[in-house]
Amino acid sequence: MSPRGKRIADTDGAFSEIRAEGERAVLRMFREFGGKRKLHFALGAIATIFARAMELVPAYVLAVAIDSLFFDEQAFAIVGVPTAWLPTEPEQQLLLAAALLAGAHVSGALLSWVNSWAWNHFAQHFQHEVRVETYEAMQHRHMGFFDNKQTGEIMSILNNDVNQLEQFLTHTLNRAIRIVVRTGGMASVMLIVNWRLGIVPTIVIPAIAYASYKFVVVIHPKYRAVRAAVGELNSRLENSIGGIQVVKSFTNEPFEADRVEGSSENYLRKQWEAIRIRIVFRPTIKVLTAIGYVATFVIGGWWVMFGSPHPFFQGTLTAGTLVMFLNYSRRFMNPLRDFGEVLNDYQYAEAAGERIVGLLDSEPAIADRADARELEDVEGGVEYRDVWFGYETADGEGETVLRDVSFTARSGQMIGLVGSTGAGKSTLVKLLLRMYDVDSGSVTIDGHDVRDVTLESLRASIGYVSQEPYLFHGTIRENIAYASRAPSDRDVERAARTAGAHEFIETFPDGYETVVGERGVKLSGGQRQRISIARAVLKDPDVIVLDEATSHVDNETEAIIQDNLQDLIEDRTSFVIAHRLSTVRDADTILVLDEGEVVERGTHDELLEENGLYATLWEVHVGELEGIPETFAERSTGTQPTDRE
Ligand SMILES: Nc1ncnc2c1ncn2[C@@H]1O[C@H](COP(=O)(O)OP(=O)(O)OP(=O)(O)O)[C@@H](O)[C@H]1O
Repeated sequence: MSPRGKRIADTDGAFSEIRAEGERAVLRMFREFGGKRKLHFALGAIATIFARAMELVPAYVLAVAIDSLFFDEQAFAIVGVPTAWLPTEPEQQLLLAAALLAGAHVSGALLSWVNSWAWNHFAQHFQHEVRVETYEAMQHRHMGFFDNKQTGEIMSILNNDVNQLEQFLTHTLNRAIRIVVRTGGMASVMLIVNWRLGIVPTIVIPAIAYASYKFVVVIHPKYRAVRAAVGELNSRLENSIGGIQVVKSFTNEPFEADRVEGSSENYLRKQWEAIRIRIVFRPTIKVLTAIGYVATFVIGGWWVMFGSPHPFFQGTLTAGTLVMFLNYSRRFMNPLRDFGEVLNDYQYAEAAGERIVGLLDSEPAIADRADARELEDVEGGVEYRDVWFGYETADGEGETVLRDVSFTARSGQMIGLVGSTGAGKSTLVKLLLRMYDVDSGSVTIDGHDVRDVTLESLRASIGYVSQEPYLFHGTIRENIAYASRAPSDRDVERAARTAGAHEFIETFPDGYETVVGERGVKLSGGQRQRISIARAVLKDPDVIVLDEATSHVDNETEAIIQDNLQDLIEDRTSFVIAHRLSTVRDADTILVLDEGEVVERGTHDELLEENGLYATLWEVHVGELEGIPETFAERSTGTQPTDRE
């Protein structure tokens, strides 16, 4: 339950931690993003008020025409217009009535156009600005936020929530004004003209409003279930289509089809439950409307034909007035029917606004300190001192991944990081880039704690080739050039040569203009890696981090890349993570990690002499050992040793 009391709309828990509370979110966003275009908004509001008011005119003119022109029961009179101004000839009176009818319809249409133009202009620009700013705020959040969210969830803020606000501004506000002006206007005219008869149709207004509100309360959980079912169905489809290669290789098409059918069936069931309620609502409102309408017809009809049906109904009632009442009482129910929807949409917009405001307001956990300084003239000396770290998890129960890690990399040195899978090698280098902050201890670069320098200058000085190279949809050239603002073709080619990529790029018919496909799917793993290395080379960083950067290329290509990279690595500090130990053989220091701890350190020769874990891994690597001994296997997998030869 919301702290603001009863909430009938979205209470999606996925982003509860960033939900802003306190001030009304929609109002706040309206002020922040709508301020610039408040004139458009005001114009739209005024236009819609007058457009709705124009809808009251035709029934009134019809009543006047019936009573004064067609049946001559009353003198020709129009509310608010002095009699002296009105024509006396019946033909002219008829023409005036026709002109009023035409005027009301034409000006109503014109005002509707002004309203749509002004509000759509307002809402579209509003949503554009909200989306762009929210995206900005989103991408500055720390990695832990992205680790604990699915891409779809994050996208839902940028798409669904922003659209929800736009919908609210264009449609819901219009509807709200329509309810107030049309229903209120019609009820007021009826009560002013003949309040005794006016009571008859208006008495059902509270009943309709209540039924409409009740409907929303009941349907809301059903719609929520539908949304959850849609989400599940989408995830299922996304997984099945995304993993189509695995599906095919395991000939699991029938299994996947069954799973999709299951999800689709669940969606159908949830949708049907909502439909069953929805299709009862409209007839209920129609019956309530009909009660008011028929009662007005019976009482008013009797009154016109035989005089007052009851002492309460005093005076006379003309046929024209009755026609106007019947016309109004039938039509003022439609906007009322929307009453519950308006409440519902408002609640949705509030929930969406709270998430957006929460994102815009929250300070990213990893951000520049107020007194952060630029990292300049980087020499590349790196020191980890007593570093402890564990990932933050969604439930806050993070396990320690790095334990008391200390080492120094002098400027220009190459540090090799080896160890079993999951030992914490990638995590260790991510702390240097400040993708995450240490729990305790410190990471310094040229003696400056990474938390004391600006993120931009820190990351600008480090070239990072991650374990899973990510290529953007676009050409090879665009992907390499991503490292730099506007590199020349020669620079791009030089970087590609250093990374051992130029040769294979040249074999493609489109060369550097080859489109790599989504995430680079049209390239092999090794080709993707080389483009990603070229990207880092082009950046010309002070410190370079290669996380399994050549794991997908063959030995020969790796040797060529290493040879090429020699120049790059020679005079800058580098961190090289590798399972293939020959990659780090020449490192100045090799750190052997095991379960987050540095268990051995030294040069290749020193470590061989030590005859510990590294020496064993090396023997396996060069083929002198067929398998890793039980003691090490047990340590690196966390399982009981099995019988081995
Ligand atoms: N984003 C994350 N959130 C939570 N836990 C993580 C995250 N990334 C890694 N881990 C966990 O941290 C531990 C260390 O992972 P890390 O990727 O640093 O290992 P690694 O030594 O680089 O392994 P590999 O050689 O397989 O790449 C693992 O237990 C892993 O499950």
